[in-house]
Amino acid sequence: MHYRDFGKTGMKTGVEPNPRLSTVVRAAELAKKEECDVVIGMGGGSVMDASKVIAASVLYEGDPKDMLVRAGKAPRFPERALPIITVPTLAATGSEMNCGAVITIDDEEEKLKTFVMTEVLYPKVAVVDPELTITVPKAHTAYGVCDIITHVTEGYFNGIDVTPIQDRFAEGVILTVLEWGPKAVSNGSDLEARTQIQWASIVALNGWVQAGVNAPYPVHQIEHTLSALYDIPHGAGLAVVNPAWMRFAARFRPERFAQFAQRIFGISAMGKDDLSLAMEGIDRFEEFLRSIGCPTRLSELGIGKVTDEMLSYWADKTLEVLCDEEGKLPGRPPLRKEDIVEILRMAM
Ligand SMILES: NC(=O)c1ccc[n+]([C@@H]2O[C@H](COP(=O)([O-])OP(=O)(O)OC[C@H]3O[C@@H](n4cnc5c(N)ncnc54)[C@H](O)[C@@H]3O)[C@@H](O)[C@H]2O)c1
Repeated sequence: MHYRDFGKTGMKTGVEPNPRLSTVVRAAELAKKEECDVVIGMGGGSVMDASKVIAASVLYEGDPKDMLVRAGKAPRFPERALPIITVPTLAATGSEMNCGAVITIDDEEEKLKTFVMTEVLYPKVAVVDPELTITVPKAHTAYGVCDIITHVTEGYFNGIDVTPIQDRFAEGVILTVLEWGPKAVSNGSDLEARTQIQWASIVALNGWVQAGVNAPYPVHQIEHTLSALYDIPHGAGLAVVNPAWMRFAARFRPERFAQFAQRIFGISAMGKDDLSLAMEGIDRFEEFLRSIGCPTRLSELGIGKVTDEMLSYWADKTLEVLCDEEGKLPGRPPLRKEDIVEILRMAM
């Protein structure tokens, strides 16, 4: 068994948030040189995702960039990876128990935050101990809460029509996080609260809630552009994009959003049409995000004045990662460039 601590190599150490492909490639070269036979990702989603792609890159023939999804280029997913062990220290991504990894391409030609999702990236073992999350600062705890909720709202709103059991699983995750998330934010040492949101983060994205729902994740794709370009914490970006996307999408599927309003926030339907009920539910969701300290407007992300040119560029970058044959971002509804711009404008 070879063991190499990145910190003792004289190389720049660690995995940065919104992990870069260049970091992954450097680590994979080191792992090859040292003949490592297992990769342990101990940290937040950034570290775990990087570890998965390092484990795959070691055995990959060709440029690891080719395993990442980019519009118009069929990815060559890895078929092998070193065994991966995950040890999460932050409740958010569920990366510890799923086969996805989100990586930012940072070479001269491209700057894109994209992903790979394939079976060989499932960790062999996940060691989950909520005590490791006690030190997560308030803000990142809140961003994690938003990430967990968004993992299930994407499926809830973008999935196929009739999924009553999956709906209830998703609602169970959201209600649990609405109850325990604020406790973890207000008292980071509350181990019970840390435990509940840790488990919620795993259930939210280990494939269980998603089974059969067949949903794309448009809110994530739009947010990835923001975190790629401005290094924003992923959950903070989601808190800005998700309510805006919901307000846009509710017009196309109001009954679904009305169900969310009633079942999650207990809002009465008396005398209201589906769309006004839907909007009330989205307002309550946004209020919740604000109450735990998440930003909900682009102006709160520290990226300065947002111009029309920036909105247009962000929409283009989002579609560079993923689009269907009509050039739209998959989701319900599929989003044209103008729709993405409108959603981002609604988040201003
Ligand atoms: N693979 C997936 O399924 C999946 C799903 C959603 C998001 N993601 C990706 O994961 C990344 C975000 O991961 P994240 O939200 O877990 O945050 P993160 O890993 O980027 O960490 C955020 C910050 O918290 C710090 N941190 C982590 N654990 C800590 C602890 N115990 N105490 C104190 N500080 C701690 C980190 O050092 C970092 O500064 C993004 O790149 C996102 O796109 C992946």
